[in-house]
Formats: sequence, C-alpha cells, structure tokens
Amino acid sequence: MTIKLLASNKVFGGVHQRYSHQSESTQCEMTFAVYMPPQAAEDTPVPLLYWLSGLTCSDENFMQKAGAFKVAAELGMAIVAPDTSPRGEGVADDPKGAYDLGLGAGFYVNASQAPWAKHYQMYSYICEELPALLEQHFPISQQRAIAGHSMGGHGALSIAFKNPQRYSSVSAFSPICQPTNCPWGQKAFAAYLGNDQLRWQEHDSSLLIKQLKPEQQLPLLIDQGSDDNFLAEQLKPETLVDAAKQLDYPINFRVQQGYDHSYFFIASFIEDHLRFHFKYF
Ligand SMILES: N[C@@H](CCC(=O)N[C@@H](CS)C(=O)NCC(=O)O)C(=O)O
Repeated sequence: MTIKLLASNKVFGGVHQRYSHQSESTQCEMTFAVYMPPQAAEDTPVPLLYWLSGLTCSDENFMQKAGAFKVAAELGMAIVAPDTSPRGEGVADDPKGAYDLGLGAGFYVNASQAPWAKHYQMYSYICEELPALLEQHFPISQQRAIAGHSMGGHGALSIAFKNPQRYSSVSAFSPICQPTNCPWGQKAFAAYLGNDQLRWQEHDSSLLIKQLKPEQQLPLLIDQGSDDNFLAEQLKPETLVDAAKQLDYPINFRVQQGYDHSYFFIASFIEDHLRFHFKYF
C-alpha cells in the first residue's frame, strides 16, 4: 500500500503531514493527516490517537483548530485525523447537497444500500485499512486510543465499544450518543443501512455500551458544552450516561458551562483528553 505526501510542516519539534492513498475499502482516493511527535524522529515507536471529526470536516479541521500539537509533542503521542467520508468523482452525495448526508458525513459505518455502498465503507476504513497502512509507514507502537467530536464522537464511541480489545481508552467531545433516535443519525442510517433498524442498533453507542462485559469497559471521558445548539435534539448524552450508571461503568462525563459545539470548545479541553489517553497507554 503506497501513500503520497501532500504537505509537511514542522510544528512543536514534530511534524504535521497530509497524505493521500488509494483505498481498497472506499474505492477512491482518501486523504489523512498525521502528527508525529519529535520522539518519533529516530524511528522510535510512539502511541497513536485516532481522531474522528464531525459533519462537514475533512482531515484538516482538527489539525488546524484543536491546538493539540504542543501537548502531543510533550507526551510523545502521534495523532491521525482521517477524512469523514469518501470523496471524488463518482462518489455519491446527497442530491440536495445537505451537509449531514454524503460527502463529509460518512458516519463511520459500512453502507449496504445503493448508491452509497460502493464507496461509503468508513467503518472498515477506520478499523482495518487505515491501521494497517499506518503501521506499515510510520513508527507507531501497538498502543492505540480513539477520540472524536459529534459525528466523530459517535464514531469513536461505537468503534471502541465494538472493538474494546483494540484501544486502551476512548474519549469524545459532544458525541451523538443515540444515533437511532436523533434526526442526524436516523437520516444517515436509513440511507446507508436501509430500513432494518436492527442494523442501525449495531452502531448505537447507547445500546452497544450495554453489551460490554465489565473487563471490556475502557476508560471513557466525555466533554459536553452546556450551550451546544445540538445538545437536546441530536446528541442526547443522557442516554449513554444513564446506561453507564445502570451498568456501574464509571465513565467521566463532564458538562462544561457556556461552551458550544465548535472547535473553540475542543481547543479548550483537548489537553485534558490527550493527558487522559496517555495515562492508559
Ligand atoms: N454546518 C452545520 C453544522 C456542522 C458542524 O457544526 N460541524 C461540526 C461537527 S458536527 C464541525 O466540526 N464543523 C467544522 C468546524 O467547525 O471546523 C450547521 O451549520 O448547522
């Protein structure tokens, strides 16, 4: 599997790079960004945080707006930010150009329905293809954590709950916690997965959390802004918090007063998330 370097910038002693490659899972050219900390310069393997972004994002939003490099450099932690959907000529998009379906809105599932199924295989891309590619090309250790924002928070939680053996910890900002019961999730799941709601449930964190055995309960941190416009209608963190309580799963759920849904919120608390993940590597 070959990758093509698109851009490279030294930052806080490490390097931020963008790459593209032909993807087998999504059948198109995919772009991702990595931050490799200074500790990786000598080919010393470093732990890796997967960051999954939200609706409308590409590999660039987190890298440009989150302000994560300084702490990642201090800790010696690599970060990868994949794109949020397949892209390019021939890749299906919402006919009306809606921001919450199609391009920029892959929802981290494998679509089974036309016209999406051909390219929208983001679950396989994030869980299998991208890890193999990164292990081949970068000095990363087997220590992995996963985090994300909004749709990417849904991605991080659902992927971690489905694959608890692969990650040492999981965290999210403003995650969509119950996609089977909110407009964003229902629209995307109906399009990508069809009308069988049993398929939807396979990607609903508020349900997946209940399937975890106590020994599979990863350390989990969630930050949610109290002034987030999407909180009540789309995000529904109480569904996850209630499920965790019933399971005696000690998740760390923090409501941050006055913060909204934006990267200003993420930038304010990303340091806590990086230090949280580092503790469990
Ligand atoms: N565009 C939508 C919302 C999209 C949105 O808020 N996207 C979030 C993730 S769900 C984001 O990170 N946007 C990119 C950015 O702020 O850089 C709207 O205006 O209602």
